[in-house]
Amino acid sequence: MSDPLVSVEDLRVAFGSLTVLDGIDATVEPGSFVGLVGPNGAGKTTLLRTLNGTVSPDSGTVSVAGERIADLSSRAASRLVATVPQDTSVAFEFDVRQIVEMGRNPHRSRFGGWSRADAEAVERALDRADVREFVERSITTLSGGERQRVLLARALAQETPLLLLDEPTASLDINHQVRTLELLRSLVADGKTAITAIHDLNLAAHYCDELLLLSDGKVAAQGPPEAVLTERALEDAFDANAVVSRHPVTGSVYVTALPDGKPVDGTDRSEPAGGDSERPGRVHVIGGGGTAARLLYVLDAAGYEVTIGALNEGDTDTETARSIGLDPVTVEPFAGVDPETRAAVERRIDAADCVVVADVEIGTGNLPNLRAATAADRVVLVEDRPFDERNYVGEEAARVYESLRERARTVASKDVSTAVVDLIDRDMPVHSDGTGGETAEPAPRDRRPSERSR
Ligand SMILES: Nc1ncnc2c1ncn2[C@@H]1O[C@H](COP(=O)(O)OP(=O)(O)OP(=O)(O)O)[C@@H](O)[C@H]1O
Repeated sequence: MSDPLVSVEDLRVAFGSLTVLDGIDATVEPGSFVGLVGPNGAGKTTLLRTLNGTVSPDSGTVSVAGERIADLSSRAASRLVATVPQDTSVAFEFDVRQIVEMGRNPHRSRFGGWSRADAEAVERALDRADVREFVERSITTLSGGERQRVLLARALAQETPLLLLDEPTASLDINHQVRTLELLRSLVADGKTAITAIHDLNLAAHYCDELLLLSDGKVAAQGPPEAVLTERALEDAFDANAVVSRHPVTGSVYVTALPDGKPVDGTDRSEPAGGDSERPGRVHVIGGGGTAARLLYVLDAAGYEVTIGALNEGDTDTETARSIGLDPVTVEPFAGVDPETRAAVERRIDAADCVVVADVEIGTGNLPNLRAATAADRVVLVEDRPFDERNYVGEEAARVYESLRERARTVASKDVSTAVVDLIDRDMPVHSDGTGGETAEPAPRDRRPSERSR
């Protein structure tokens, strides 16, 4: 392994009687992207400011590229470390090009002129940070997010091995958040090392190689996102009741903070039967082909005990279910549902407080699942596509689905958790007239899909 680019040993920083960093030990490898996470006041900004030399340690050492930062002049430190601060307010009327050119100051001799390398570094930085369109404007006329990108360009022009960023996405819109983090990733791929304080744990988990969790001035954990962002660590550091799962689309670790009162109890969620009285209920999901991914995630995050199946082995929903710790009932692809599997599905449906049918293809593959669902008292059908555009494959499946539809609640996927809460809380089956309002009577059998209002 190469020598670490950053090495922090037994670092202690206090402001008067307030000890802000207390015995920090950490190393950062060259070419890595590290997210500094932790609650407000944990000491993230202070650690960044110690790394760039603007705050002096009370004890301990901070080295970058083998040099003790405290021993370097500020020009020498600025050739190693560039910083994008959290506060982007600039007091003077500089134009954007002048600000970015300031990034070259540590490289220019006091009496030397402007070299070709300086000019090229500025041009590259303007392009990479995507600020060329503002180049003639005064920094004071830019929005907070635009100013942040200009200060990133200044830091890039500085051409340092280490880049520090303090909440670089805080005032950016969603598009520029992603673009900034993608840019940082590409800089890291080119060999730069970046450390960023960041509050958005999900962006941090997705983009950073490693996270360093600070809590009460100490390192609570450092390592890959999945090792650092555990429910227990989030509870200890943030006092947050959070659920950690995998994002169904990106596969990254995904944190959902829950309101107080929902259990985060670490119980095994794979077992469909048996007591877990603290969970709000059991939900069985019928899906396939990725139609259930979001449902699984939402229902699991809401605390339900979720079962799913039968699904094909290798189906995206099978993968998603496993990634969040569920144990789907599965069959080999094209093997069909054998009696044993059917019985397993029926047991889960029997044990469920509610069955949710995702916006699935209505065909022979799902027929045994749909049939089993007809035994349930409370059924929610997810219909995001217009009913008459559904892909029916096989008369029998269509007939079973129609009969389910006559007694189920039909909702768009974004309304599923509300519907499930409603059904379970009401503790009675609810009939739908297909318009979202409930009726006591089943809808007439003879209405065609195209005639149903949605
Ligand atoms: N110059 C200073 N003088 C006195 N106290 C300070 C100073 N700078 C920071 N602090 C205190 O040190 C603690 C840590 O602050 P710091 O800004 O490092 O936290 P942070 O983790 O970056 O917080 P946030 O997430 O809110 O930005 C806070 O209690 C803060 O009030």
